[in-house]
Amino acid sequence: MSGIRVGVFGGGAWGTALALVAARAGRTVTLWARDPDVVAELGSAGTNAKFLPGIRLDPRFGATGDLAAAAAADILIAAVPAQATRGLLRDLAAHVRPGVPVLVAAKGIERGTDALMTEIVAAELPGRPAAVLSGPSFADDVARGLPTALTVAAADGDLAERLSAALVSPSFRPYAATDVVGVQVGGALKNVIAIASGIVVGRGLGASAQAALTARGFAELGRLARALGAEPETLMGLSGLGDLVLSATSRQSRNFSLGIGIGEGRPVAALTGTGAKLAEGAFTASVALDLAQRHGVDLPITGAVAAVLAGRLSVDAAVEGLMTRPLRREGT
Ligand SMILES: NC(=O)C1=CN([C@@H]2O[C@H](COP(=O)(O)OP(=O)(O)OC[C@H]3O[C@@H](n4cnc5c(N)ncnc54)[C@H](OP(=O)(O)O)[C@@H]3O)[C@@H](O)[C@H]2O)C=CC1
Ligand SMILES: O=C(CO)COP(=O)(O)O
Repeated sequence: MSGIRVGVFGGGAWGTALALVAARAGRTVTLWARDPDVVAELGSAGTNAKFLPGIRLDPRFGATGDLAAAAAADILIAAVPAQATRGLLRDLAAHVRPGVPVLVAAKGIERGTDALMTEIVAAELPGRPAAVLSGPSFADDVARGLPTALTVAAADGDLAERLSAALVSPSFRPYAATDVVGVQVGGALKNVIAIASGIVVGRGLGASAQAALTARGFAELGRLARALGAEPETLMGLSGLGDLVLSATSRQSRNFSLGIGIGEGRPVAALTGTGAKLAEGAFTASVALDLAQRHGVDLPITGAVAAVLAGRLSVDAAVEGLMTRPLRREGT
């Protein structure tokens, strides 16, 4: 397996960390980044100061701005934001050989189409099998070689196992799965609930409220996933509960941090505008609501987050709205 070539696309925190993962697993790795400064720094200093400050990328791997060069590989990993994934895959289409698997590492749902990342692979790269990587894992922790366990899901279970075997190392433990819908909905929705949890913390509403919000958010995530055909057990795993626990409690999470800023009363536009850190939940909230409405699913927390982000609702009104909803039985 040592001859396996891996092309990683995305010069941000996650793309860089995943290139390191594949290199640690013994693969021959080329990372593509669109920013020539990132390519140059990776090649010369072996660092990515903008996205992984203070981390030396050891073992080293190749870096390029040439899409075709990175696409000449046996496994491709797409690690750009969810809303940029279709554009990347479209650009890659001319360069990817038939049958080469594409592992998408973004956590989100596409705006305008409500498409999951695997659906985008199928549309833009027909004949190349799609897989997704998700689960509790901060790029910084992964790059530092701290222990992490994630889910690799593909409709073809053998492919999920082959990809897991290609990436495993003593600090990176992938679990194979076939429920691509459940893994993707969990990974996308946990970001929205992390924003909500951050708002609770930033507003000073207390640890009890944060725990209640997280549990009800988890119920919400499960409702949407099941409506889309996911298996309930998937939500209990790394890509559902595991990632929700991480992202809804840790200030390392950009989504949780965005929520804290909103809860503290800082303007949403300043927290999400140009130069702000990526928080995928800010894109996912409204898409998830759209999907939920189409499938007859109620997502009150996601609805509140979407309304607060859009400036249609104040934090206090959102909290009051959630606390005064009609009483219902738990578990529904
Ligand atoms: N960071 C983490 O801990 C984890 C992140 N993820 C997921 O990975 C995805 C990427 O996140 P992350 O790497 O952290 O984000 P970053 O903000 O760290 O980096 C984003 C990268 O994507 C590049 N990019 C943005 N738009 C495009 C485009 N249209 N074409 C090509 N490249 C583009 C950026 O390039 P430029 O600098 O030129 O703008 C940058 O290199 C997200 O979906 C996130 O949820 C998943 C697990 C962990
Ligand atoms: O997905 C992640 C951890 O699993 C990263 O979370 P943030 O994007 O909120 O930083």
